[in-house]
Amino acid sequence: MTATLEQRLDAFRRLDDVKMTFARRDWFPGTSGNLSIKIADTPLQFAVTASGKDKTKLSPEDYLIVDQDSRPVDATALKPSAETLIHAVVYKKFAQAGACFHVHTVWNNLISELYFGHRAFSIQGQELIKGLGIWEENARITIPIVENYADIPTLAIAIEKVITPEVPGVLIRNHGIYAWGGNDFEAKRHLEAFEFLFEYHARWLQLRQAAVSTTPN
Ligand SMILES: CSC[C@@H](O)[C@@H](O)C(=O)COP(=O)(O)O
Ligand SMILES: [Zn+2]
Repeated sequence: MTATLEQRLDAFRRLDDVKMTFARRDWFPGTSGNLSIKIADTPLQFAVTASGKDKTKLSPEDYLIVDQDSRPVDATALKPSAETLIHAVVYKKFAQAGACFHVHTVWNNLISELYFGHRAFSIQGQELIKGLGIWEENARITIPIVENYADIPTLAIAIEKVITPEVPGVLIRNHGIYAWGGNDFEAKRHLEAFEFLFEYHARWLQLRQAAVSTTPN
């Protein structure tokens, strides 16, 4: 069933909220980032940010609705995010995903480059892992890292191959993160948890190095 006007407007309002929250954190440098919220399952439809916009601003032309082929559902001059295919891959692979957010931050870029050799970043024993919905004692999570292919269909296929239902995110090397959840609240919580873990780990490496180099023999 296709989405009603009310469902579309609700998705746009929710995207406004998330966008402005992330914008206040400087999570959209240089027009980077894109956001989506699913509004219908069969056939798939989701609201997604328009391409190339300044995501720190609000305007009446910020979002559009696309179908399962990432094409606009309505006649519009707006272009969907250049990375809409990645959102579509997430929704198609995980029926329970209801929102998907992408940001470029210094911390996620650093971690993606530092651990690209392993094609994954793992971390264990951090309280914020619970923010990913993983509650087991001393849990260890592993987030995959893919090459930053310029060709978006190639990038989307690479992502489709490595994402798992256990860990709701994927890093793209020297580019950014995609994180998703059952709805916008959950996707935001997951993204915040990932960003905390990346920053913690990168800072911990720095501090440990500083401590080692200042320890007298
Ligand atoms: C301007 S750098 C970022 C883009 O290349 C892209 O990675 C991005 O995140 C935003 O693209 P967009 O088409 O606006 O959704
Ligand atoms: Zn991007």
